[in-house]
Amino acid sequence: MSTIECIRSAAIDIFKQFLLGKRRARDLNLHHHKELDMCGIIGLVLQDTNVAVSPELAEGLSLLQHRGQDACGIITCGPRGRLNQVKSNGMVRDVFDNQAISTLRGCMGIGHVRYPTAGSSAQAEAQPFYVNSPYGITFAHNGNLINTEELKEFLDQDAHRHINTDSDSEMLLNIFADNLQQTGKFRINEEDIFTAVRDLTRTCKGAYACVAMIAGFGIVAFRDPNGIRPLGYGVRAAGEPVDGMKSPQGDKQKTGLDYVFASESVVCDALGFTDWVDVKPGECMIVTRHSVSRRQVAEPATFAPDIFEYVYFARPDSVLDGISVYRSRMGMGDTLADGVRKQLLDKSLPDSSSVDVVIPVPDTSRVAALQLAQNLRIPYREGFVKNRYVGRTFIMPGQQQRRKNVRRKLNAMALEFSGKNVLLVDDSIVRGTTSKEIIQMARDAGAKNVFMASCAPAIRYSNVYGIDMPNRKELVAHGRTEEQVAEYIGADKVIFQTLDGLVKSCSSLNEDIQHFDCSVFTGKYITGGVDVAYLEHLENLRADNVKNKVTTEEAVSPACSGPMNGADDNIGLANQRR
Ligand SMILES: O=P(O)(O)OC[C@H]1O[C@H](OP(=O)(O)OP(=O)(O)O)[C@H](O)[C@@H]1O
Ligand SMILES: NC(=O)CC[C@H](N)C(=O)O
Ligand SMILES: [Mg+2]
Repeated sequence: MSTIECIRSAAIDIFKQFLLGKRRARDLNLHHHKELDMCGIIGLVLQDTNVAVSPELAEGLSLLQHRGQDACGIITCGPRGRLNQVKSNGMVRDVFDNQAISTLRGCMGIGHVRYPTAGSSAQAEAQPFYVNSPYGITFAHNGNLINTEELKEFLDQDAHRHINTDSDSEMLLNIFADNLQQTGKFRINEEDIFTAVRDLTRTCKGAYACVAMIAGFGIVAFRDPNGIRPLGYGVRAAGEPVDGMKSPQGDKQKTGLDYVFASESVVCDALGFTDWVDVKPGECMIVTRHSVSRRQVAEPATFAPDIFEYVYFARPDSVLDGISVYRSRMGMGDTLADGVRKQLLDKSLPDSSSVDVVIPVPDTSRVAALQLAQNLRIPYREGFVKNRYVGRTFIMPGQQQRRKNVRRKLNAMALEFSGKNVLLVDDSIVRGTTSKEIIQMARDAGAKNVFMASCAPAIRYSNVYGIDMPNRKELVAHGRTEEQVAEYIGADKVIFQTLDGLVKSCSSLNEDIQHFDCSVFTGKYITGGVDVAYLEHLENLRADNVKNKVTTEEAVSPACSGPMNGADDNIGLANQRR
């Protein structure tokens, strides 16, 4: 068996596991629980027209599931440029069963996993989006735009384009489509696309990493001028078709390379692609089955990836913009160890204390916590056991749901807590939901003193670039000192990472990147254009109680694959049943 065949047959096996997982989840009645956050995008162009792209797209989306749990979708381009779409609220394994995958014909496609940062969780806002004119364009976006009011007015009054949802991504697609429309051409070429993306970077403000597919043409990938959200690509020698993955069209075997675009490099590794390269900030890349071209289209700007990708969002086995997420978290453990030494263990401090054990808050903080424990020569113990069927709680839509799920997710083992001075380590303290619950759990399990260390500095400002932290008032450290945060979450002391320490743990791994968007810690937004009035506007739009208006926990079951029975606002152009 060739390497390619091995990889493809492994992909099929993994899919079988998915389906098994799906049945198990249903048996356990757990399929209605939602997990992670952010959005993830993927695009795939295969050379061999006999091979269906959909199994690998679905597999790729499952590898990005930690970036978005509300909805997912795939659109493929099949024979004669015909587009096929499956998208729905729910987890990848629930939405993409064998039946769904078999309807997605074609050797080119894009996909998306969604965690909403604009609009609501409504099924109609699931991505990819599609516009028929011009040329048939589909679109998947990770990020968030900050000038949507302006864009809405332009699209309505000047471009005469109807926007059917509150999603900023639908606007972004329509700006791209309108730019292409301006060519007035029957058929476009690469030059027209570069110009359209260049113009888009001049009109759209905020964060955007995107893949677009133009029917019968190819895939276009681009990143905002500051490179806030990640995107890269890998290549693979085109392989032989494998039984069970054939699409019924075409029989020509092309030689050359398959291309995958993805938010994170883990997709490239796991699907058997190699030579991962990041799309540069402000760069646009076009891949067809016959050609590849790339160009810097935006005016030069400060390259400033969002540092929260390294703190929390990305998988540790991904390398983003040349920085290993795993190594950066090790670095965060090292620098945080210095802070713990100075603020807690130093014997000259009036309130110094000894620590018997370091315990991570699963999952994300594990890498840093182990490093910190080794550095301080304190035993590291897994005091909390995680229920593997409950995912990330941070991005769940309501505070009540988030709180309930911390208890469902983590269980304290009394033997690691009883009578001990415990140092808990988490990657971040955002709303304080997790810390408050687990500190109480540690005390209930008999801990003497409970200290809390955070790999990120105190988060006091909104995120406007694709992480759903729009409301300063929801942030536990907003308007509170460190002592007040400790009091609120019930810790004997809380130790935050310094901003310098955090930046150093990332920048030391790639000397080409010396700036990061750290706005949630500093209130300084890399794109500009974010002022108090804008933040207040955003807070009104995105407050928990407002965004749940159409997505109450009863109306929208988080990882549920079934239809939604929510308010009328939920009913859009989405298919209501699968
Ligand atoms: O202060 P909070 O508002 O609770 O947010 C911070 C917590 O949320 C995240 O965990 P999550 O459960 O989402 O994911 P994980 O399993 O990857 O750690 C993060 O790792 C922190 O533990
Ligand atoms: N987290 C994201 O990247 C969200 C993308 C887009 N703003 C949406 O709400 O669908
Ligand atoms: Mg966590």
